[in-house]
Amino acid sequence: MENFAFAPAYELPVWPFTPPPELGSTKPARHPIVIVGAGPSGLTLACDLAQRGVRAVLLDEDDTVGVRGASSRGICYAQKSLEIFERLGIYERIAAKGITWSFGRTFSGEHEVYNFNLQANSVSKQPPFINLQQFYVEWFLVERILELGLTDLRWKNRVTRVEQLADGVRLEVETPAGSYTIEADRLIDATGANSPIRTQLGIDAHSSRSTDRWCISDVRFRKPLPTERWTWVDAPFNEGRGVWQHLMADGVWRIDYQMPEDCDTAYISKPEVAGARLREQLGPDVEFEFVWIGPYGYRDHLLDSFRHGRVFFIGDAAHVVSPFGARGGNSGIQDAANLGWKLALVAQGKAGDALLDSYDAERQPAAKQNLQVTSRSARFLAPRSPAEHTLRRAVVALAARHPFARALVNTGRMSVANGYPPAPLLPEGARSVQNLPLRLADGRETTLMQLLAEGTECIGLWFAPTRQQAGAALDAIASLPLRLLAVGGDSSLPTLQADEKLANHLGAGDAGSFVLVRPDAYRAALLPNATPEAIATAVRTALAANERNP
Ligand SMILES: O=C(O)CCc1cccc(O)c1
Repeated sequence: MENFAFAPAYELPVWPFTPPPELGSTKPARHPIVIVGAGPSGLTLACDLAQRGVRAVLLDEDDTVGVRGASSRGICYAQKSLEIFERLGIYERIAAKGITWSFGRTFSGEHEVYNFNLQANSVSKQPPFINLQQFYVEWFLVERILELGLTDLRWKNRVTRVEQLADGVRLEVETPAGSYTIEADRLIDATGANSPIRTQLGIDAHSSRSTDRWCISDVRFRKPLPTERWTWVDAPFNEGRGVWQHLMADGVWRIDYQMPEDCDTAYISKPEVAGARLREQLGPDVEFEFVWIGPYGYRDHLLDSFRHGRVFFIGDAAHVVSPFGARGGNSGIQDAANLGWKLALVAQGKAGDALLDSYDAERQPAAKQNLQVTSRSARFLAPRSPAEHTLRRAVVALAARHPFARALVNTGRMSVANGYPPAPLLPEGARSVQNLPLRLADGRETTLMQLLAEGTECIGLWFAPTRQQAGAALDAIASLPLRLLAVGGDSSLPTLQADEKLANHLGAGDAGSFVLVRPDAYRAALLPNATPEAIATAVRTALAANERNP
C-alpha cells in the first residue's frame, strides 16, 4: 500500500496555568464581567473590552488555541470581522499571514455556471475576505489581549456549575490546583456549540442535524491555482458531488469533498482514499502532503433569546449554521463587537441596561437570517426530495446558458454584516458602515475604524453645519458619548473633507444632514435636517440613555 506524507503537526502556543486568587478563599469574589470560552467570539469580546479600558475575567478549560488534534474550523474572515480586527489592532498581522480574495467561481461539471466579485460593492480599507486558519486568529487575539493587560485570562479553568442570582451569576470553577467559586455581575457564554452553561440553565437550542456528509483534506501541493473561492455543485472528479476549494496560510489548501450520506467515515478519511480523491481532481502526478484529513457532518441551532437575565450567549453558544458562506464564525465575532461597546457604556454608567437588551434584539434576528440563508444553500447542495433534485438540475442546466438562472445556483451566500430591524433604540433600523478612508480638513488621512478605536463613543457626521448650529450642538451633547465631526463646511468643529464616496455610502450628504454612527460602525440614525436637539435625542435613543443616565 502506498504511503502518503503528512506535514508535521502545527506547534501551537501553550499558556501557563496560574492559580487564581480565589482559590482557598471562602467568600466568592465578585467581578463585573466574566466571559467563559476563549474561542474567536470570547477572545474578540475580551479584546474589545480591553481596548475600551474595561477589565474582564476570561475562563477557558484549555491552555492553547485551536481544536486539539483537529484542523482549523473557521477559515474565511469577512470584511466586517476584518474591520473589527483593524479596530482591535490585529488586522495587519492577519493580512500579512492570510490569503486575501474577493472572487468566487462555481462550476457544474466542466462549466463555470456562476461567479461573483465581492470587491465591486466595497468602499472599505479591508478586503471582502481573508482566509486564515482559525488558530492564528485566536493566537493573535490572545497576544493582543496580553499586550492590553486588562483581561484576567485564566487557562485550565473549567466551569462546572452556573447559578443565576437576583443580581448576578455564581460560577463553580475547577482548576488543576482545586475548585473555587466566583460571582459575576454579567456572564458571557462563549463556550461554543456544546455549551455546558446552556445545558445547565435548561435552555433549548432547537438543534437539528443534517445527513449530508463531507470530508476535508487540508493539503499542500505544488500546482499554481488562483487564490479564489472555487466550488463545484457536481464535480466530475468527485462522482458528481460537491467540492470546495480555498487557499489558507502557509500554502495549505482546504479541499472539502461531499460524500455519500451513508459513507463509512473511517474509510473515506483514510490517507489512501483521500489521496485517490486528490489525484482524481489534480492529476495522477500531483505531489502533495496532507496537513489533516477529517470527515464531518453539520448541524444547526438557534436560541430563542441571546440574553437570559444576567447571562449573554455569543457565537456558537447562541447559534450554529452550516458552513456554506462562512456565516458561523464571522457572526460570532460580530456578536462580540455588538456586545462589547454596550457592556462598556453600561459599566461606565453612560447608558441604560436596556442597551444590553438590544444585543438580543439585533443579533438574534441576524442569526436567524444567517440560518435561513445557509439552510437554503445546504438544501441546494443536498436536495431532500425528488422535486428539489429536479429544480436543482433545471437551475444548473439553465445557468450554463442563461444569465438569469446563475443567481439561483447556490453554493453559499458569503457572510455579510447583517442589517438590524427597526426597534425602540433603532427607530429606522441600522446598517453597517464600512471602514471608509477619510481625510481630515488639514489633509491627514484616517479611517472610520481609526476614529472609532480612539474611544467608546458614537461618531456624528454632520454635513456642512453652520458655526451657530455647531456651537449649540456641542452644548446639547456635552454629557453624551458622541464625537461630533463636520463633513465639509466652515463650522468650528473638527472637520473631514467632503467626499462623494462617503456621502453615497452613508446615504446622506446634503448640507445640514447628519448621520449617527455607533461604536460598532452601524448607522443608527439619519437626520435629513439636523438640529442640536434632534442630534442629542438620536444619541440618547440609540444608547437607551435619558436625562438622569448619564
Ligand atoms: O466558502 C465558503 O462557503 C465558506 C467556507 C467553507 C464552506 C464549506 C466548506 C468548507 O470547507 C469551507
